[in-house]
Amino acid sequence: MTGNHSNGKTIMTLTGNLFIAGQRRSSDERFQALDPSTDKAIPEPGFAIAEPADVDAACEAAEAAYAIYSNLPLEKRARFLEAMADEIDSLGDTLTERACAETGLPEARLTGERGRTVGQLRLFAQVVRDGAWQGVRIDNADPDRTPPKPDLRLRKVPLGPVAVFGASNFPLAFSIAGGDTASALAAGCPVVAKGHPAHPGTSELVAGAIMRAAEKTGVPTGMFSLLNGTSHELGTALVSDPRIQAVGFTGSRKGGEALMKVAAARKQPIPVYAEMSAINPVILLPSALESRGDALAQAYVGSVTMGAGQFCTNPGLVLAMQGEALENFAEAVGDAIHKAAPQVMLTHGIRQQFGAGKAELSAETNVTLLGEGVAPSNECQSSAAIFRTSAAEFMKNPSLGEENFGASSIIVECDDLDQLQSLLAGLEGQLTAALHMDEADYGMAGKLLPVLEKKAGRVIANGWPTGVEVSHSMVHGGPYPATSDPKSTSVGTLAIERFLRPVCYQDLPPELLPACLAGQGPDGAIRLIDGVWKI
Ligand SMILES: NC(=O)C1=CN([C@@H]2O[C@H](COP(=O)(O)OP(=O)(O)OC[C@H]3O[C@@H](n4cnc5c(N)ncnc54)[C@H](O)[C@@H]3O)[C@@H](O)[C@H]2O)C=CC1
Ligand SMILES: O=C(O)CCC(=O)C(=O)O
Repeated sequence: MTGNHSNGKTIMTLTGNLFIAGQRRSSDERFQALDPSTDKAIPEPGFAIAEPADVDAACEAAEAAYAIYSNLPLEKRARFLEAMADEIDSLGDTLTERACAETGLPEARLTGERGRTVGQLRLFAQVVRDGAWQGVRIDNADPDRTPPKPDLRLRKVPLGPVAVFGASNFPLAFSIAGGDTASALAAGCPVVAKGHPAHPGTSELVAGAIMRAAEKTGVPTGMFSLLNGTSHELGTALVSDPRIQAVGFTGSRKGGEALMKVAAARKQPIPVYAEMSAINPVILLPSALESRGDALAQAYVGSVTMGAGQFCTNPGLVLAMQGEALENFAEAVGDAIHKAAPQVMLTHGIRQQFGAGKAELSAETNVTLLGEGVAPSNECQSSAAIFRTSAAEFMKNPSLGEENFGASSIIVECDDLDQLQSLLAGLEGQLTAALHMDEADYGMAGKLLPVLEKKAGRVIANGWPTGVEVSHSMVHGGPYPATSDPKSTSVGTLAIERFLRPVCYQDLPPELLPACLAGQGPDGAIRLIDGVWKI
């Protein structure tokens, strides 16, 4: 990729090359980016396919950079993250236009996603500066105690190089400079990114922005590499490399599980933070359903069809008690879904899988198709579908609880609260669970909360799961198979914890202690001294 500047914007020409520690690397074998709205190749360039030697070179550079990058002054690390944000902003329309062409997502969505991506990087810069992430704890020595108590000091250190898999459905916010990369770099870990083959040009533009930020802020270039390719062997080789110490992934359950197996089979197993599949139950409690069923129906269809339903937070399951209010709601949903425009999906494969999922649901006995969106005008589009069944059927047939990635959802009618509770208790782990309720529903909601918090990483009141806020208290995680690790989040500042581990220093002379542990810990950052939190 080459670049120059005009009116403060960076103009980029794609080369299709890999980025290994600041060097562009070509290859004889190349693949083309595809436009999902036509299934045709986007004209030149072809994109280089990483070979085993490239994986080796990227991991070697990451390991070498780790020693330097992890020990940089926090201010320098924070400035690097901010420079990344500035460079991505300065790509302007070049970035969003390329992402539109490669994903079929609308421009407004990608402009918003770019804002979310740079906002996320700037938020992590603040987190780095603040220093509380180091988790400093100091237990002062007590030589007079029997037995004598040693001086113990704890801080968290970065794990080492992290492999990040870019997600197809968020080409910016969950891809090359997305939440996994931002939190790993904030923690002090170099990143070797595996670009998603569905948006290689977008990945190259973002990787170029990261490289320019590194050059401007003087961080070692080995702390970031971008590998591209179309085979699973590339991802397997990356996760198998002994220098990689953790993995960040957003994608299919099948892909996430495959990488978990690779990581577990290594001589040194490593953590995999995979965000995989969820159907995100939404419960419509009786008073809310009665008082505002029509508005709920419109909002539900809006959430299901947003971005062609290609969100892991898509509301794939709606639960309500039988009765007239549910019938009215179902009718309004049927009306609204019939008007939903067909949409281009991210890839040919995702479109086919979605179509097959809809066909399977349609073929189920005791499941009815409540309504479908406007028929596609060409074979590259898909239409939304909403199904309906009973709680008894849903509980009998586990395939109804599986994610069908795309604008598809099922409404399930429950006989009573007991049946609703049993159904929820049988669900797999979820990213979210939502309750729509009026004050009159609070009693019932209170009874459901224990099962919801057991199943999901985020419990929502009177809202829809799509659209995750990037903030300090966000949890975008949940029990398996929503993610591979229920103790973590892939969005929000707590995501940094995934790439840190605690080290305790016992009786080390002050001259040898890391700066944040010398004296009584860093000023300004919260720390635990002899059991008391101090700032
Ligand atoms: N729940 C969610 O958030 C998402 C779910 N999906 C699901 O995944 C399906 C395919 O979409 P993709 O985005 O391509 O996801 P994917 O899981 O197939 O691929 C994601 C990344 O992992 C790599 N990968 C996949 N399987 C692998 C394996 N066995 N070994 C090594 N590397 C592997 C791919 O090359 C790619 O870089 C969709 O149809 C949908 O069902 C996709 C995106 C998000
Ligand atoms: O709904 C969102 O904003 C995030 C969704 C997400 O994480 C995903 O689809 O992978």
